[in-house]
Amino acid sequence: MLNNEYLKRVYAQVEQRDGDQPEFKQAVREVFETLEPVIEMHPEYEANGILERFVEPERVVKFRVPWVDDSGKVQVNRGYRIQFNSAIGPYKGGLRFHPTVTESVIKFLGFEQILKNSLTTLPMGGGKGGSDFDPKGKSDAEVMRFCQSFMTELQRHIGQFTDVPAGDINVGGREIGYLFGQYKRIRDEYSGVLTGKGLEFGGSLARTEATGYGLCYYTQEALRVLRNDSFEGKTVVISGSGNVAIFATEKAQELGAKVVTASDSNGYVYDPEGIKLDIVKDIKLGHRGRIKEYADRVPGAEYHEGCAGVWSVPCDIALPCATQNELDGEAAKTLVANGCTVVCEGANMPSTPEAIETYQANGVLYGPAKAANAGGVAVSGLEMSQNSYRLAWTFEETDAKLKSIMETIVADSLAAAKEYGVDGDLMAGANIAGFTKVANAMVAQGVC
Ligand SMILES: NC(=O)C1=CN([C@@H]2O[C@H](COP(=O)(O)OP(=O)(O)OC[C@H]3O[C@@H](n4cnc5c(N)ncnc54)[C@H](O)[C@@H]3O)[C@@H](O)[C@H]2O)C=CC1
Ligand SMILES: O=C(O)CCC(=O)C(=O)O
Repeated sequence: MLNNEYLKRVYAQVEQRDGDQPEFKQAVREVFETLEPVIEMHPEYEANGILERFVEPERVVKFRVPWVDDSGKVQVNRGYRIQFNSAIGPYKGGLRFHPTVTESVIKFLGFEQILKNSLTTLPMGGGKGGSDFDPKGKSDAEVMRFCQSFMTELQRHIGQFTDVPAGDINVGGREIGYLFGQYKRIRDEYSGVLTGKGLEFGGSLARTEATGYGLCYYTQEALRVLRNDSFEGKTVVISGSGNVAIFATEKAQELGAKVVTASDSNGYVYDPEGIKLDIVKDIKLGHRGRIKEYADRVPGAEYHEGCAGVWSVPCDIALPCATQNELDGEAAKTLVANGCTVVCEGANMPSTPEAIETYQANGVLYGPAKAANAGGVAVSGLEMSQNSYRLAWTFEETDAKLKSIMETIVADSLAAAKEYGVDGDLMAGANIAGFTKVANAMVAQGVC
């Protein structure tokens, strides 16, 4: 509920201007619903038009991406880069290649990224980009031609001090390599313009693992502080089987949990003995196969069609790591009824507003995406630092910094929650801590 007049007025403007952008409106509303005490304590935010500027991207770049497929046919996709907010650093955020990509999706991701990047404690503004290109079923040569065409336009808008993209859904090491090669070729410049690069050409150790590992460091710390508990002996349900899901599974297992599921957009597997991660890695990283293959290879594992069914598997902890709005109100009720008491988000905005209401009504420890999955962009920030220094830290050094950043995010979120009268609320605390830093920088920099 929005009670404060200023929040109501700016949200009404968003409805009027961006009424056709459901994901963006959802993300703004969730944040606004937690900002009331902040807006009341800081009249300077209204006086400086902070909220009006906060919901309006500094720049939206939308472009044609023409490329030639293996049969010689010309294909055209749509590309985006939304440079949302540069108050605390260069725009930073991933690129998503998926047929469901729209301006609304990229805008919600860019909006979330402003707050997430602020929480990392590193100097990074918020941005996001992508395309409705679907790499599924495409050859390496087709993916390369697409990436080269995408970067031919994108290179005009990015740079190591301006905007530093990285990966997101369907943009991993292969795609970042092709994008980096094309940037270098056109600009004749070797710089840290992208993160998530290969280790041979400026990438950081631990970036591949960072989002999944960071999610577990965050969850472990929140469990320790709020419940004097840990992953040890817990049953964990994880959705997805991509970058975030794989390394969340790896770290949760290392911390003593039993992870019993993995999923993709077709369905999910349940392995009561615990997921054998080397097999998931072989299927997904080895030959980009479907998760169904897991059940064919592992005796005792079950495959079920339909990815939403993963939330019907009983667990202590749920870590959604696939995509937005994958966990709705009904799924949340099922999780709670089956004994789940912790939900921490690896994916961006995986829980619908009804699911979040269910967590809150039932005392579920809820770690929101912008805090819980900030480890990926945090190590991207560390990659930028290493590129600037022209050196490379060890895996252990980078992983230790990641763990410390995730623990700081829990502490900062809880401190902000306490200061603004919502003690123990990790969601409100993350929104408030992320927002106030950016808002104060915007006030200091004048109307721009
Ligand atoms: N890669 C990163 O560093 C970060 C990623 N994220 C978020 O994590 C989520 C996953 O991203 P990545 O693992 O990087 O992508 P990915 O491309 O490596 O994997 C995505 C996974 O989700 C599955 N998936 C897609 N749509 C699905 C659906 N409707 N139902 C079930 N599964 C579905 C895919 O099959 C795949 O297993 C996304 O929400 C992304 O925005 C958030 C922070 C950083
Ligand atoms: O590493 C990055 O720059 C961005 C990661 C990302 O896209 C995200 O945090 O959602």
